[in-house]
Amino acid sequence: LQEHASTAKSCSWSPLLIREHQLTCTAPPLLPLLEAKPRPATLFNVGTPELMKEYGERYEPPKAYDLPASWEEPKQCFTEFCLYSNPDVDEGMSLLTTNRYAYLVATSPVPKSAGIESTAYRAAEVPGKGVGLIANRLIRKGEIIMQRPAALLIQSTPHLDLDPELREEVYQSAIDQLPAATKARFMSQMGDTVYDRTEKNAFRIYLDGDRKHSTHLGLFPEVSKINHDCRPNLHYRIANLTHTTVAVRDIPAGEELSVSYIYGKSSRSDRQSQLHEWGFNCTCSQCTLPARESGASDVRIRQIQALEEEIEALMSSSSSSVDTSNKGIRPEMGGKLVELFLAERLDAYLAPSYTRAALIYSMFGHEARAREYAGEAVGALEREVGLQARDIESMRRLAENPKAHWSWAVKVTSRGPGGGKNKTQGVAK
Ligand SMILES: C[S@@+](CC[C@H](N)C(=O)[O-])C[C@H]1O[C@@H](n2cnc3c(N)ncnc32)[C@H](O)[C@@H]1O
Repeated sequence: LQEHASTAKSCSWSPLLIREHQLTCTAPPLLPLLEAKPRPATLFNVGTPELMKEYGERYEPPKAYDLPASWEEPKQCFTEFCLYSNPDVDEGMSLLTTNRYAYLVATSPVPKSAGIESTAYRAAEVPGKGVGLIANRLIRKGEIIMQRPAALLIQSTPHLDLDPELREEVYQSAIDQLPAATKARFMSQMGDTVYDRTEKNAFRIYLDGDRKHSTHLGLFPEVSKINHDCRPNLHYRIANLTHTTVAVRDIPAGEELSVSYIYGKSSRSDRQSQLHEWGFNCTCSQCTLPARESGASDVRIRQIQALEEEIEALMSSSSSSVDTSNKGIRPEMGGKLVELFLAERLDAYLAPSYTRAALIYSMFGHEARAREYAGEAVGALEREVGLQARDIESMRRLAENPKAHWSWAVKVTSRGPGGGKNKTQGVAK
């Protein structure tokens, strides 16, 4: 169970919870629409054998999991959902979920709040966006702005199904269990009611792999002050029920901190229509570009998409066997991809491009470029995935000694930069 929690997937802000099929985010493949199948009108009956069968999920009869003693006994229950709370988990945590998921959360390691000093940024009104966070000092690329555990987790079924009046009451009880300062932060989020605040500010989290029933809304009230920009200066990730924001470029004092609520690698009209789902017209730096620049940006986005597809197709068609021909991959493809990402200011999503570029240059025996891009890949992976990123070690080794890396010169031919070495080395696994 703990493993599931630590690998829990996450998506962007929650309003799209009910429209999952339209979501594009940095998380792995999306689930089909939660509401695609008709639901009985009765509340709180998800979890019955019949409904789980309809969802194609295994029914597990309710089981009593004893939560650690630090967790208070559930205050209110509605069929299988109860309100659990623990004021001592970091700055307090409340859950509206099943006994099983409450146990999963209560027994998972949750990192403590961390990040740069809170005086490094301030909350202020930003024209057209409500409140936002503004840098008070130069924030360096790679600095962790905030690492915050969830203050509130709500299983998606009661969120979607509960009668509005009862739901407001239940949510109010959930935040009443939180310490006063955390409750005040929750209430300072954008929204008119407690439900509305949840709807406008939550992140979607899967506590148990891709199981639909495991979808929860995670509330991180401090993080919720960060507005959206299609070309954000922060990257965010959620792991171990904790939200982490990292600077992806140097941010001068006075600049607004931003994350992207969507995956920004799409055309302006696509981005705008995705953001309409959140109920606002995006007024970010990229969406307000003059038509000419915006058109040029859309062209670059199409070039990126085409190049990524081409590289992917060529790599997968030639990676399975010993390959001494170029099969269409050209060394400059990797560099071009990175160049386009940088021109588009997509600094929050550089890791895959740097990694691809480093590998391609290494495959063609370009030592200096392989080192350079692998070094950049290490930094980008740390920022975007964290120190536990799977590819970091491989990129580190490539940056240190390309010639000892499995990818080295596997594509050098008699005509290639190996100068007639006619390399026939295979791809080591
Ligand atoms: C998670 S909240 C961000 C903090 C919010 N501005 C506040 O005052 O608490 C998301 C809301 O902020 C506003 N917002 C965020 N980014 C925006 C943008 N790029 N353009 C316009 N409005 C934005 C929208 O109203 C959106 O629903």
